[in-house]
Amino acid sequence: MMKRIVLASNNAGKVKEFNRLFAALDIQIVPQGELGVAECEEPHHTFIENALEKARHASRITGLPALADDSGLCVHALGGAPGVYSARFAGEPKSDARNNQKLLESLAGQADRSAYYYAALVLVRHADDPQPLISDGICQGEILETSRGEGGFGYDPLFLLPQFGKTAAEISADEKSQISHRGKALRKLIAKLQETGL
Ligand SMILES: O=c1nc[nH]c2c1ncn2[C@H]1C[C@H](O)[C@@H](COP(=O)(O)OP(=O)(O)OP(=O)(O)O)O1
Ligand SMILES: [Mg+2]
Repeated sequence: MMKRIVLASNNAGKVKEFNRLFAALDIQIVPQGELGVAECEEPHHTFIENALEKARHASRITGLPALADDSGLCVHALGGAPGVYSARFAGEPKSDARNNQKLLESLAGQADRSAYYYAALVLVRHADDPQPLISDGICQGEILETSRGEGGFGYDPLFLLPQFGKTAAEISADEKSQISHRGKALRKLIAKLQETGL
């Protein structure tokens, strides 16, 4: 029987990307929402701690191995902000539109628009797993002054990928998987998983 992992995320954009990344593997990923798991607190100041928190929470409730992604946008001119607070940059309730607006306002008149996406992934085999599998990835880009494209999610319409001359919302889902912080992190995690087993 195919192994199941709960994906400890309520973000539909992430769920789509993970489905694509896992398509070739012998593992079925089930979004936590389908198993009745609600969002948990993300109280920490580091991505890795929040990812561990989310993974343990989903695994504790479902009894399944759990994979979590804690990610964000780090802007050099903003001292690395919004960083771990990217989802809540413009306050609660979370809104990509208001976050993007706030990002543009924060960078008004700013010449240095360099930024990167960061993703921390944590996989626990059970809620008290003493050896969580951990990996991360980075994707470099620049923040535009106006949105472009309909794909992706979050900050993608403002995130220019210099190597494509397109935003992360303008490239295809396959292209994004190949170069994204999430894609890079997941490929590293899968290599570790193949060493240790699930
Ligand atoms: O590829 C990406 N393309 C665009 N934006 C992205 C990306 N990756 C992370 N981001 C942004 C979205 C959100 O503002 C924050 C993640 O926050 P983060 O708490 O990890 O996710 P979330 O609250 O949306 O879902 P959940 O915690 O249920 O997985 O960084
Ligand atoms: Mg979150």
